[in-house]
Amino acid sequence: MSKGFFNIPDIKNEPIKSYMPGSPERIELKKMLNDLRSVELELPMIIGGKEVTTDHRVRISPPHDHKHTLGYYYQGDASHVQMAIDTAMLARDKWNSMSWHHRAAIFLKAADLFAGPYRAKINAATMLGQSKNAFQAEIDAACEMADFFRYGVRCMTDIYKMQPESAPTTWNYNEFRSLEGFIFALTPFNFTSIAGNLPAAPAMMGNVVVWKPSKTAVYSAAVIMEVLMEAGLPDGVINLVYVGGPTAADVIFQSPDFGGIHFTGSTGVFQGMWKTIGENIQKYKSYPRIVGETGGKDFIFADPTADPQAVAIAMLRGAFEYQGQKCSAASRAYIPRSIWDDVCTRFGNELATVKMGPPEDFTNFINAVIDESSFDKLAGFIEQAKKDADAEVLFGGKCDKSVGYFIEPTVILAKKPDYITMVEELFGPVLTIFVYEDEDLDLTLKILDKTSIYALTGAIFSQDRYNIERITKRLENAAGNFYINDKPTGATVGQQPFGGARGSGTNDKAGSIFNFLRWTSIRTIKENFVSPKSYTYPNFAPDKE
Ligand SMILES: NC(=O)c1ccc[n+]([C@@H]2O[C@H](COP(=O)([O-])OP(=O)(O)OC[C@H]3O[C@@H](n4cnc5c(N)ncnc54)[C@H](O)[C@@H]3O)[C@@H](O)[C@H]2O)c1
Ligand SMILES: N[C@@H](CCC=O)C(=O)O
Repeated sequence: MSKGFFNIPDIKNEPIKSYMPGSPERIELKKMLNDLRSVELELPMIIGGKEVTTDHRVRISPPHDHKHTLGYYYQGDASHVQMAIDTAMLARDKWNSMSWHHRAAIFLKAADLFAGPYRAKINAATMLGQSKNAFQAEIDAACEMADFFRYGVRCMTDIYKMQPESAPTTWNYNEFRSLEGFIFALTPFNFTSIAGNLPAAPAMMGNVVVWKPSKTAVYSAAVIMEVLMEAGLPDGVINLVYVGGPTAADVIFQSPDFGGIHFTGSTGVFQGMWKTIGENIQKYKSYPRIVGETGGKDFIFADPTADPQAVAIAMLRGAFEYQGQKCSAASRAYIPRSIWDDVCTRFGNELATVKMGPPEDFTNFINAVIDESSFDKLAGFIEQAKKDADAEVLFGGKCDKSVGYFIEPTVILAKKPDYITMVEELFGPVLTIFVYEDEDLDLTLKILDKTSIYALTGAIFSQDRYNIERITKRLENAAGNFYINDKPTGATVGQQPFGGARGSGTNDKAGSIFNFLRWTSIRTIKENFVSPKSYTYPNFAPDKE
């Protein structure tokens, strides 16, 4: 038990390293990339701190070089999911009873390992396994991961400080229990830090976890687990299984001990799971917590006063960093006719300088999309746009999967605002632009608000303060993360709590106290120091004659 009200260390965002030519971090990262490319790793599941292998090995290759083998992971089945649940439940009591500052110490140490000795390894694993360039890997796998863990500790302690008042002769307090069960962390491919945060946040609050990463991000998931174990995470607290999503869900949603799901991924998958949980609700000991951050159809809206260069750069970075595979990526833009030619010229000129290729070449801005099914889906939309009368492919449009899954940054001009690529989440380097007549600004805002089921991120560009105020109000429900004169990506832990509503999720704001509150079940305790000795009220005394 803690003996003292301990202060946590100062928490700050992890500084982003530059990886300039000749810098020590660049030399170390290049060496790590070479080292990892020259071996074939064997990646077992980790259940109860033990390595678990099976007869089914699955090959892992870089999306930008699919003939190369990075290694193999051992694919499990339903029995491994059950084993992970049983192991987690056995670990629960001891973990839940550990003093909070020892739990905090494990995650603070893990943050320092990611920011220090494991920085090159987690970045290189993300670059090779998920095809991210050095800058995108750095802001995600090293910096955002460390931020999630450090700010997580602050969220946990801020919650523990939330205590009620006490009337005379009594003492009331809130005890922040872990949930009575296990948490299912189901993680996406696109952010290594999200894959780390989804199991870590509930674990910090004293919960035990079954973690299933995306099959296309197993390579970096194994490094996350390695770091957590080196940081001293006890066996069984987080159990890492490599199984198909439906296989995991089938076992987990039948378990009476299922206590909650921490999900990030696509909207359809989330809605399907929510339905299953609802159908099974009577099986569970408690109402499961359902936290899910899902898809987006994120927008950029410019008014006639917008700075054309700022709009062009926001479209380029917002739509094409990490090949548009950020849930926050700009995928539709609304530009007024009066500035369109200027914006288009600047955008085209900038785009012409962008290089595409493998992330091992540090000069490449665009790398490959995650896998063949994503490539085929994106290529299909682009080919269709080339044929459709309602669309015109303005820039890019070439797709080539002979070496890796490369799709040129592609810009579609939509002739109507509900053209399919203005509506559906594509999750790739495709931006669709609709040019509106200046006098239709209000109508266009209405259309923007109603065009998609999502409300994740959005950015407006204007130099007119009245318009900024008016548009911000008009689009109040169109985005959970709203940007003024900035791109709609790159939310930073501790600065812009992240998440969206409508079809984009439960908006519990990853990395913030609002999210951490979902992983605790409060017991309020009242102690009376002077227990009443009689049941009577003072007003029972008779009136004086
Ligand atoms: N809102 C956010 O904060 C946020 C952040 C990152 C990604 N995303 C979203 O994630 C999506 C991209 O990631 P993805 O392709 O990994 O998502 P995905 O939904 O395909 O997969 C996410 C996880 O769910 C699992 N899964 C897939 N189908 C399943 C099923 N039927 N049952 C159970 N589990 C299943 C996957 O194996 C993976 O582990 C995009 O829609 C993107 O917008 C949202
Ligand atoms: N934090 C990231 C979102 C992650 C989603 O994929 C951003 O704001 O760009």
